[in-house]
Amino acid sequence: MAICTVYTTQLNPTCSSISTPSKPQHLGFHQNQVVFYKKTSNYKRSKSAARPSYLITCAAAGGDSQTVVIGLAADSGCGKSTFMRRLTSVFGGAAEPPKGGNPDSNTLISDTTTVICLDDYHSLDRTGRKEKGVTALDPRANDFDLMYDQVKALKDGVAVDKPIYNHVTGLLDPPELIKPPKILVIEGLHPMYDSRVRDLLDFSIYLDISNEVKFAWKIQRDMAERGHSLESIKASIEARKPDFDAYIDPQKQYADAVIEVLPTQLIPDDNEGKVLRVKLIMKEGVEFFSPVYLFDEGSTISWIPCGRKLTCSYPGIKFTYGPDSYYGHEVSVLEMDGQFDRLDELIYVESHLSNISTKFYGEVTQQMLKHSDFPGSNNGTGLFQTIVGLKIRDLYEQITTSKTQTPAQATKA
Ligand SMILES: Nc1ncnc2c1ncn2[C@@H]1O[C@H](COP(=O)(O)OP(=O)(O)OP(=O)(O)O)[C@@H](O)[C@H]1O
Ligand SMILES: O=C(CO)[C@H](O)[C@H](O)COP(=O)(O)O
Repeated sequence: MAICTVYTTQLNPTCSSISTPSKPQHLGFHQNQVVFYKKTSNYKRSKSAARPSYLITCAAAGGDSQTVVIGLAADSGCGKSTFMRRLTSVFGGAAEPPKGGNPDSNTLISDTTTVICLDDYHSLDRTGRKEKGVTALDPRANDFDLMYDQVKALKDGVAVDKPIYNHVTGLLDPPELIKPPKILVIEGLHPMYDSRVRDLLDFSIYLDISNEVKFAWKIQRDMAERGHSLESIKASIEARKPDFDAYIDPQKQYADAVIEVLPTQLIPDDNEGKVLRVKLIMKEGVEFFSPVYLFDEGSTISWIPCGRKLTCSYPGIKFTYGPDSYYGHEVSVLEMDGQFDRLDELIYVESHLSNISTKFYGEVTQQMLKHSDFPGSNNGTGLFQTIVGLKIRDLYEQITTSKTQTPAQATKA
């Protein structure tokens, strides 16, 4: 059980650090937490103060520590599931749907992470959307009050009964119990749309897939794997576009990291969409997150790694790195255009990247080799998703360490 201690002059605490309670003098409840109040020695020394200080110890009703919340936004079919598989792999252990639950659950649980899909907060089912003439991307088809309440509760260590949107039937199924995990990932169309939900995020990512590439991926999946016709895929993309532009795309301005996927510039007038130019746009000044850099932090670099140490067939590989501005924010941008021929040689590229938050030399390469069958493993999508996964692990470790420190230790750090 998590024991948090705060020093405050008000009986309205927010837990901030961890310690063991001793002889609590009052006991109460606050925001679903058991709360122990104990007057501090500070109180004894300053009896004359208008308001006494309290040492307040809160035992979270749910998990062992406060949940770190990550938001992942993207349109449907833009690689969220693939990214989630890479992320959960970084923490080890397989991610599976809740045991014994609804077989159509959208949730994935591993030892460290719980990934919930925000489609579960659709307030209108498929028929309801059709009747009202709204798409699932329209905020009117989603319950942001419930989304906020439940993400907040989980962040505070309290389990929730989350609804399930059933993609097979298009109906809203009975809810499933979600317990507070160490890391909660909320993935879907709108993790950064509602400012209340946005404020709960410890880190946010937006997968920005250009229209050309999105189209190529949709064709690949929906035609090859789901038997849809080319016309129906085009029609579905067109029908979603106005709401995508209005409600989904603007969220990228709030993201701490954006993975932008564009057609290559290495092949003039390429229209095959197989070779990709991928940018990792990283906001500066985000707490517990230091952007990755190539060779020299803050410089502008262009690097063609092909040669003796990296095998490249046509059209080759080009990296660029440098500072930029994105929606008025200072950012660092790392870009990779082209694709790898041999993943085992990726170590050469990895050894020239800094701040990648690996725990040992070659960890990025190891992760990429482990999942070489995932889409995007031979290009910047897989590379940057893997690196962002490692950065999230690092962020999580920093947040939990900072919470276990006393206020004095935290100030020193
Ligand atoms: N990096 C990539 N490179 C090439 N193709 C990709 C990549 N990522 C995803 N795809 C293609 O897009 C499809 C959808 O990927 P994924 O299931 O990860 O997306 P999603 O956002 O979770 O989709 P949905 O929300 O519809 O379930 C994959 O089957 C694959 O065809
Ligand atoms: O944009 C989407 C997010 O995945 C889906 O289209 C939305 O959730 C509706 O699902 P379905 O098409 O299964 O009714």
